[in-house]
Amino acid sequence: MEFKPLTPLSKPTVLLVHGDTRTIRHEQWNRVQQKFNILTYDCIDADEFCKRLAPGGTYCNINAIVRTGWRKAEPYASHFLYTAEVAKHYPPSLKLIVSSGHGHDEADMDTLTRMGIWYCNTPDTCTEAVANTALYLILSAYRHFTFAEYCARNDWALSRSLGMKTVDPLGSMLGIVGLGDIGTSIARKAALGLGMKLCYFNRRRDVERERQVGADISYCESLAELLKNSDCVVLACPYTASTHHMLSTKEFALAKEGGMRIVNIARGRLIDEAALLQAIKDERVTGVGLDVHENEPGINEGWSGDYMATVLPHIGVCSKTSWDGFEKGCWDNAEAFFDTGKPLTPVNSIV
Ligand SMILES: O=CC(=O)O
Repeated sequence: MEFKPLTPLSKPTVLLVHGDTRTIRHEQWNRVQQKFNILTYDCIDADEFCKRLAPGGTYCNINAIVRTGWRKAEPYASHFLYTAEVAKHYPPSLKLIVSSGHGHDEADMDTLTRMGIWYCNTPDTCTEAVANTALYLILSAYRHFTFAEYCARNDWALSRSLGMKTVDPLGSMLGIVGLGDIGTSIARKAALGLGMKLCYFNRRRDVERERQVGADISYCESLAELLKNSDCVVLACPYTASTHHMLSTKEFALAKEGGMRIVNIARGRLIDEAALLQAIKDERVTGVGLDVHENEPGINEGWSGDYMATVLPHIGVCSKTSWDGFEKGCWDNAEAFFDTGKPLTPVNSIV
C-alpha cells in the first residue's frame, strides 16, 4: 500500500515521555508542536498506563510514543512501557516507538514487530558520555580513587595504605567486550589517554571498527580468551537472554595471576554480582567500577561499605551532550516516519 503523508487536519498524536529535554532544541520543538498533537506522559505505574491506553482513555488514539528523556523511577516510571504484557493494551493506531539511548533490552522486540510497530533507539547519541564514564571507572579500578576520596573526607591517614595497592594502567591490557560505537570510543580513549594495550571480543571480528580505534587492537576468538589475556575487562555489549550473567564464577576463575579489574557501563544483569563479590574475596578481582547494577534502581548492599569499588547510579549517559542528541534523534525519527513512512534508526524492521 502506498504511504500517504498525513495532512495537517489529521495531525498524528504523539505521547511524549520524559520530555524534560524539550528546551534544548527550540527550533525543532516549535516545529514538532505544529506537526503533532503532543500528549505528556504522567503515569505512575503500568496499571494506570494500560487504563489510559484502553478505549475512552486519554492515550487511546496515540500514533507514536516518543521518549526523549532518560528513564526515571519517580514519579513517572517508564521501564514497563514496551513489555509484551503492556503491549497487549496498545491501541491499533500506535505505529511508532522512539526511545532515547542505546540499549533496548526493556522492549519486547518480537512482540512489537509482530504487532507492526517500529521501534527506534537513538544510536551514537550518548557515546561520548558513556565512554568518558568508562574511562573514569577504569582509572578508578586501578587507582582506587573512591577509597582515596573517602579518606580525604573521613580519615586522611588511612589513605597512606593505598600506595602499594594501586597501579597505573599504562601498558596493561584492556579487554573490551563489544566493539560497537561505545566500545570503540572507550578503546580509543584508553589507548590515547591511559596508554593501555587493547584486545576485544565480539560475535565476529570487525576490521572496520579496529581501524576506527586508531591503535593496535587484537581480536579474541572467545570471551574466555579475552578474560585470560586482560588486566581489566570492560563490558560494552548488549544485554540479551544469551548474555545474562556472562561474567560469573567460571569466568572470574580465568583471571590472570594477580587478578583482573571489572568495569561495566552496559547492563547490570551481564554480571552475576554475588559471584563478583566472591571473586573479590578470592582476590581474583582486584578493582571494580560499575555504572550499572543487577537490580536497578539501587546497588547490591555488598558495595555499601566497600570504598575500593567505584559504583555510580547508572549516570554514564547523563550529560547535556547526550540530552541534546536524544532530543534530536527522537524527533528526527518521528518527523521522518510521519513524513515518509520510514523512521531513520529502527532496531526492528516492519514490512
Ligand atoms: O544505558 C544507556 C543506554 O542504553 O543508552
